[in-house]
Amino acid sequence: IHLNYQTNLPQLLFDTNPSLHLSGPGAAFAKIAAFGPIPARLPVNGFGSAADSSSASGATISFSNPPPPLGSTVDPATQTCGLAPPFCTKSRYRSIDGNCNNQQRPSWGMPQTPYGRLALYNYADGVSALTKARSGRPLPNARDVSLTLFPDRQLVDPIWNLNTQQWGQIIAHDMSLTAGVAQSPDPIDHKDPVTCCDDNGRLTADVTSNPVCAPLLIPPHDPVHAALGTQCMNFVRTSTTRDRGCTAPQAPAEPISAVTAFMDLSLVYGSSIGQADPIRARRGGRLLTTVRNGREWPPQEPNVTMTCESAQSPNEPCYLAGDIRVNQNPQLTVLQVILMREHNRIADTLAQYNPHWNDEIIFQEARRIHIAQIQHINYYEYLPILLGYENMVKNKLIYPGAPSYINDYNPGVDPSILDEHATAAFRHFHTLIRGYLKLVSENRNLQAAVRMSDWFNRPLLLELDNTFDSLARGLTVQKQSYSDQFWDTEITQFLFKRNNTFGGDLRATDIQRGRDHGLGSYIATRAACGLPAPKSFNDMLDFISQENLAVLQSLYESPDDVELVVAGSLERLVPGALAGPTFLCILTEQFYRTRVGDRYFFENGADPDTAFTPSQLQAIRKGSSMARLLCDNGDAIEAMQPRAFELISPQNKLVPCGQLPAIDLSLWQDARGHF
Ligand code: HEM
Ligand SMILES: [Ca+2]
Repeated sequence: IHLNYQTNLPQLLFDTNPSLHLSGPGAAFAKIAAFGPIPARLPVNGFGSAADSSSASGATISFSNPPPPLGSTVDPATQTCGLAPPFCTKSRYRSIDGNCNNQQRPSWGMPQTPYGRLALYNYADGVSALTKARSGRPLPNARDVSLTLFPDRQLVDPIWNLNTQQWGQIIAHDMSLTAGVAQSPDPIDHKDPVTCCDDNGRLTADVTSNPVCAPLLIPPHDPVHAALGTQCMNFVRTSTTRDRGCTAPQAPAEPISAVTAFMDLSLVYGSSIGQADPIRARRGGRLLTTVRNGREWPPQEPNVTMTCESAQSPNEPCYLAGDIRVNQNPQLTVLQVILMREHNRIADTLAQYNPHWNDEIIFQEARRIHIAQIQHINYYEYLPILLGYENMVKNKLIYPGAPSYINDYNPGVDPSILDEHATAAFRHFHTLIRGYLKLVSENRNLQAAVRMSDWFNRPLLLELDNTFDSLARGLTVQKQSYSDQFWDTEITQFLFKRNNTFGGDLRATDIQRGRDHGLGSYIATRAACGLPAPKSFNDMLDFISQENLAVLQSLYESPDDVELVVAGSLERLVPGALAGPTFLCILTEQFYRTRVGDRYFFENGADPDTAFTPSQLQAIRKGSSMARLLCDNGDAIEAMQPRAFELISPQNKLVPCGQLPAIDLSLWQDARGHF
């Protein structure tokens, strides 16, 4: 498959707008800026060691973010804030919880550690209270901001299909999860469910007594909720280092993420041994499955009432996987099932080639290959759509055409997920969501469409008739929504509505989450990115339209109060990317860190014990694609377009699955001799 993004994305980020150079005073970007003028491609011989490859491009790797001192409280029993093992042993395989990926900083990237930060904390009291306006008055009502600035207009993307949207959620779930927050319909992460606002939209006693409550209040003119008498929508604050007793009294609370930060398919394998164990088959290196109608499905979640809306029958499927959000919406679940099946497909093939391998070796080798494939798809096929191909090349996020290893692992780079990324920039892609999901036949005819809000947390849909394949094909045929300020009402009026007429508002939740985490303001974040920092509302016209600016000005007292989550989503897109300059800066920084901060990144060949052989690496690059993944793991998908994030077109025609390049797993035959 030749992935030629230049055809689709003709404009080059840094060529078209020099003012977007990530070279300002923002310390966070010193290391990217330090690379100076960047050639479109690295010299092909330059991939020896980290030092070699940087000198080959005339760059110096600078450790602009020196590691903070170790010493956060570590409590294995209660999982506080940074559960680092006392020492690291050498392992060919990633640990399940990411410990010792960084051998000097063993807890980096682990679950239950804080999000990273670009800009300073912006809590109202400097320590933990939700952000307020500079004046001390409240910020505009989050639901009101959602209603005013993010209405529903069905503008669709001319190139990218719904799979692009949906795969984004897979990546999001691999990277972060707000700790201690219920993921619907009931609190999962908490032993005691916290309900700040009940099912009928009434404030509960917890609101005043429980400090984790910060419910969204319904404004009086709310077009749907005012008439219904709804007072609120539930919102529970994210657990922080302060809640868990690992922050000095005057230090700001750091919100915690509950999954591994690494791009390591933690959503498939779990982020802890406790999550990983129950989903392993302990046979043939496989993940546990349940067979129904001759197909393999994930095992049943033991705690159905906490996880699914199986109101109709307790026997309804409710899946258990590496991530608690697996059942959230049908298309997410389709991709989770595809990924589970892909592991077993690799495991079964490896077992055939290597009858002498035991369960553990097959499992770990299959996991390792699977993660490599997904990293390849994410960096070379998927992320260029969002971040822009040239932008990625220039900032050394990808090395197209590299003949062999790319040894850019940098132990000084913290792989934690930036809060600006998880809570603002990557959530912007909620804008890509379509409220109705198409079911499509093998000859690509529309069979039916379902409303997303009828199927939140009810994976039963996948197992009805041949819906699984129809949903998967729908992903590749339906257009995704355009990356703009228009949000589908299925997620702004009907989120997790259950048996009610209306439900929650994801946009309002995103805005409130930004305040909960004390995110730096829009202006502060632009400054941290090295972008020009507006001094007035009018200065924001460089990235935001006059029309939107007028609304911002009517909502916020001062330009300094304007929020990152809100204004970032209003910026004009950078040509060739699906985000504006500020979010693009954050996304680029994050995916750079996710790459060079991962010792096990699939292209790293510095350590022969953990590296793929050059021919294996080549096989991964050649044979891993979204199209293959769908072909190999659907129930009976026979044909797919080669570029499966792109709509079918004369340049991207359906082809029989057998014509798509596949990974040659025979290269792993007897490979144990090399371990
Ligand atoms: C398909 C339907 C989707 C639904 C129903 C959905 C729903 C949600 C919900 C309920 C949250 C937690 C909100 C909170 O309490 O703060 C969330 C968080 C998030 N979502 Fe989505 N989402 C969807 C798709 C996506 C997509 C397509 C992306 C990105 C491409 C994405 C990225 C994120 C991120 C980064 C977070 C924060 C993760 C964390 O750190 O906890 N989501 N989403
Ligand atoms: Ca992960």
